[in-house]
Order: sequence, then structure tokens, then C-alpha cells
Amino acid sequence: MPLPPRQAISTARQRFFEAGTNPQGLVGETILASWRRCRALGLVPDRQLQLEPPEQPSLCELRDRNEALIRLCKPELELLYSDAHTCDSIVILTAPDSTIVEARGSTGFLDKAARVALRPGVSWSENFIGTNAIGTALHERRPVEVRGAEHYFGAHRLLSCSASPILDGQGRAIGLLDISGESSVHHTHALGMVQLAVGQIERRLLERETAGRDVIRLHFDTALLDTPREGVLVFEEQRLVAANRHAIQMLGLDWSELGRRRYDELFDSAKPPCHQVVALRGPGGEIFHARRQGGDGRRIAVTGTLPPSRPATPAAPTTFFDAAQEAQLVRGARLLDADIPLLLQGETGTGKEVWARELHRRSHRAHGPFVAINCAALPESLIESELFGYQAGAFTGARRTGAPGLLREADGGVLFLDEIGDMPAPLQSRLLRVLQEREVTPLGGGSPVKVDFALITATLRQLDADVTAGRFRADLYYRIAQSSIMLPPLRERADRAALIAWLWQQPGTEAARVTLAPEALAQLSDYPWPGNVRQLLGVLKSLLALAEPGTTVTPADLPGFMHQPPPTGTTAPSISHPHAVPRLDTLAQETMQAALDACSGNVSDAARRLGVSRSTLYRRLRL
Ligand SMILES: Nc1ncnc2c1ncn2[C@@H]1O[C@H](COP(=O)(O)OP(=O)(O)OP(=O)(O)O)[C@@H](O)[C@H]1O
Repeated sequence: MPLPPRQAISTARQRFFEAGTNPQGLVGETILASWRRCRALGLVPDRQLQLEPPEQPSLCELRDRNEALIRLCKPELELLYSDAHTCDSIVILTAPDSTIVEARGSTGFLDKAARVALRPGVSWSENFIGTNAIGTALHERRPVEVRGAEHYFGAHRLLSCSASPILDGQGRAIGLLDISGESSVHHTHALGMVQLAVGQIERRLLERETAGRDVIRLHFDTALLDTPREGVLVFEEQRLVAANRHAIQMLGLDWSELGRRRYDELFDSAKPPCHQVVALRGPGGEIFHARRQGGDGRRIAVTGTLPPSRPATPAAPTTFFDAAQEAQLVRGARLLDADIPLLLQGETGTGKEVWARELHRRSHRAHGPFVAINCAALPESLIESELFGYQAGAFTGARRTGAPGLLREADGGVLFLDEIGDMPAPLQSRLLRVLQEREVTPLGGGSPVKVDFALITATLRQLDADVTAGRFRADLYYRIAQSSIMLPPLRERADRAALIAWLWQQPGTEAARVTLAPEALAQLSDYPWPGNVRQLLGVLKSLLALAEPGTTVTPADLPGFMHQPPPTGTTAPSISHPHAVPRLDTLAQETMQAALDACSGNVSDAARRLGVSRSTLYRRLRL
């Protein structure tokens, strides 16, 4: 006979936290998965919680920053607030990073909630607060209810919370709505109310995005067309570029497929004429009732093949960012949206490219291309034509049709110039001109062509020192470094253990079947990692590949180099000493040369074999 809910959850806790056994069936899968994530992050369930966030922004600043979100949600918030007053509960709006922006409702419950830091200014990210409706729903990107002792930390037992993230047309959470109350009272309708409210907000949000675009609305039931339950798909030419969660569900898609799927892969007939309700057969043979809403002249759909060079909208994130980094990303995306160039600085493997892609994904230009160019990897003889394009017959070997060049391919999106410090001097002047005039003149003449892109650059060198030494143009430096983000080396990051635990858990790593012993986690997080996240990832992947399923990885399993004292200078290749050559470097140099020889000089193969980027090889071997 099933246990009553309270007893089931306390038995589940006892089995999971004390006996270390699996409480399957006693607690929902979502809660159990979250408990596992929290345990892997090293969170201790009976720990006294720190009530203040690490860097509490002023509440006014927080509200200012989230003003658009507050405005968007206002109608639903007002309705829910008045209801919450009478139900001894509160309504919470959070930013996408889980920080509570507003909490209103019953004054009695607001006081109780504030005692466990459920109040504005505090981040309820699962990484810090453990299993809770806000953090867990944002992690899962779907509605979640967490009641009483299902919360990871004992201190939160008094809460019963229902939350749903607010997703935009690309499946990105732009905020979250939550209703919280006493766990002793069963708030039967809270989750339904939150979902209804979020449904309305998302509908309004998507209406803004879809105005004037090629949209298909659909449902299995004609009566549900034009209601908040309908699926909405937005196409640019043939490409599916945005959708709502109902459409994603009905078509059995994943958010990461946006930008990649084509209309003709989803439906077996041509796009219907506008405004008529027609039947469309979906990918699984199911029949939908659909109505197409045509775009304006600019965006009206034309059938035909997609240009292959146009990159897809980036997939859903598979990256780890702590609360401070989240705040930096939000700020970075805002600067990018204001067309202010961003410079990312950090040692090799600290994640500069990961950050650039994430900033693009969060920017208004997420629909546009992300064009990454590694200035160190492009041979000097090719870099000019690759970047600026060329006219037909501009030089021997030029394509007959000419080429637009990568700068023009970035039009409408983000241009990422990696290793900008390695850009040859003559090209620095040409690039500066493009940035000032916002137009590109191809090699071999021809008229200048307007370009519109946001610029992110990256370097592992100390560019200001290069400017002083005359190796880098000062005017270009001041142009590209209007705002910069310093990515710290892994050895200086306070979130090392959390990052390792998170990487260990990633899908496809089989980590679910291999446990990482706390001592091994401690040793991994104490190591100085000269190759930063890239090197760490390589080690984790080898550990997982070598471990037998069901076993535990202990310190004895860690690679030999981690048992020796770190070589002198291991921590030296920092941005402030870019040219220091520690002993480890000599070793690395020899290994890289050997790999290159073994691959008959093929840089890509050698880089793959070593688990480093091509650019690292180019740079380190000065090819
Ligand atoms: N925040 C993160 N979350 C998950 N993985 C990350 C993160 N940061 C870096 N990585 C991983 O670390 C590796 C190196 O990242 P990336 O290539 O962005 O570094 P980089 O600083 O551009 O390196 P380089 O200067 O050598 O080109 C990649 O495999 C990336 O997936």
C-alpha cells in the first residue's frame, strides 16, 4: 500500500541522505534528479544557509535591470497578487539567473519567507539553495512544484512552492513566476495558476516576436486554434527559427532544433496559403489543424534551399556559469545589444569562445550568424582575403565568382575575432577602418558594402602591454576594448568544485553510472590546471572512459601528473606574464611537436589527438 505523502517523503529522505540508497517511487523523478545534482555539487542538506547572496545588488538596481520583465508580466502579476493576499501565500517574479526581483502577497507569509531568505535580491539558484521550485524549474526549463521536505535543505521545509520559467521563442528562460505558501496548507491550484499566467505572458512575448513574420499556428483540435493552448511556429524562409512550448511538445521537438529544422522536414506538404485553416501531416504522421499568418514583404516565405553557410541558431546551453558569471553575461549581452565591442581576456582553455557564443545566444542578434575567426590560426597570406573578401580575379587562385569574406558573413549577427593580438599589423589598420566606417571594401576593388555586426574579440595576451611595446595599434585597442571581461584561470575560481561536479554529470558522459569520490573531487579541485577548463574536461572524460560502470573514482585513479607536486611555474602562464616559459611549457612543446610529426603535419589531427584547439597548436608551435 502506498505511504501517505508526508511519510513517503521522510522515508525517501532517510534512504537518500542517511542510508545512501535509492528512494525511487517515494519521491518524484524531478525531485530525485535534483537531489542527486545537489549532492554532486557537495551541498550538505542540514547546513546552516548563508542568507545573503554573494554580491547583493541594490534592489533599485535589480528592478531597473529587470524593468522590461516586470512590465511584461504586470497584468498577470497584479491578478495573482490580489489572490495571494487572501490565500496566505506570495507571488514571486525572478530574473533568469534565479534572483528574486519581486515578492508580494500575504504580509504574514512574506515575513516567514524572508526568514529563509525567500525575498528580493536573493538568488534561489539550485547550485546554492539546493532543490527548490525556482532553481529547479529554471534548471529543467519546465514547471516544477517542490513541497515541504522535498526541498534539499531542512530549513526550507516550511515552504510549498510552484514555479514555471517564462520561455521566449527560442526556449530561453527570460524570467520565472512562482507561488509560495506554507507547506502545511495544500495549495492545490498553485501550479495550474502559475502555468496559466506564464502561458499568457509567453503568448504576449511571442506575439511581439512574430509580428510581420511567417507564422504557422496549429493544434490537433481546431477549437484550440487561436487560444493560449495553440502551437506557434515561426519560419524565416524554410528555417524554423522560433516556437512556443506547445508547438515544441506537439511536434516532439527539442529547443536545440530551432534554427536547424526546415519546414519540409516537419510537414509533408507545401506551406499553406495564408489565413485558411488546413490540415498538415506532422513528422510522426499526426494530423494538425493549421493556419498560416503571412509575413510582410520583407519576410514573406519563399520556398527554396537554404544557403548552407548560414549558421543555425545556437543550441540550448550546455555550459556552466555561477551567479557572478551569470551577472557578467547579462551585462555583456546588454553591452553587445548597444553595439559596444567586448574584449574577453583569459588564459588558454578558460572558455573565451564559450562565453562569446553564450553572449551571442543571449543577445538581440541570436537569430543572426555567429562568425568565429581565429586570427592566430589563419595563415597571414590568407587572412586578408578571408576577412575582407575579394572581387573575381583579384589574385591568382581567387574564385571566379569572388568571395564576400567573413566580415560580411557576420552581417546581422556577431563577429568573434579570437586571438586578436596575433592579427598582423597591416590588417589591424584595415579592420579599424571597417569598424569605424561600418563598411567593407573587397580586395581587388569594387564598391564598399555596408556591414552590421556586433564585435567580440578575445586574447590571452596582455594587449595593453602589446600597445605600449608597439605590437598592437593603440587606436584599434581602444576601439575593441571599450568593455572587457576577464575570465579567471581555473585555479583562481571559487566555483571549481561545483564546475567539476557539473561537468561530471553532463549527459553522454555515463557519469550516472560512475561515482566521483569526495576525496577525488577535492584533489581535482585543488590541482592548478594550467590548461584550465579544457584540460580538466580532458581528464574527466578519460576518468569516465576508464572507469567500470557502477564503480567509484578515487584519488588513486587520478592521472599520474596529479600526484606529483605541480612543476614550478605551472601557474605562470597568466595573462600578466604571457611570455614566461615554464618547464611545463617545454614539455608541452615537445609533446605537441611529437603529435604533429605523428600526424604528418596535419594540425587538425594533431590538435584532436592532444585535446587542444588548433589555435593553441598554431600558437605554441609558432606555425
Ligand atoms: N563555462 C563553461 N561551461 C562548460 N564548459 C566550458 C566552460 N568554459 C569552457 N568550457 C570548455 O572548456 C573548453 C575550452 O573552452 P574555450 O575553447 O572556449 O576556451 P578558450 O579560452 O577560447 O581557449 P583558447 O584560448 O585555447 O582558444 C571547451 O571544451 C569548453 O567546452
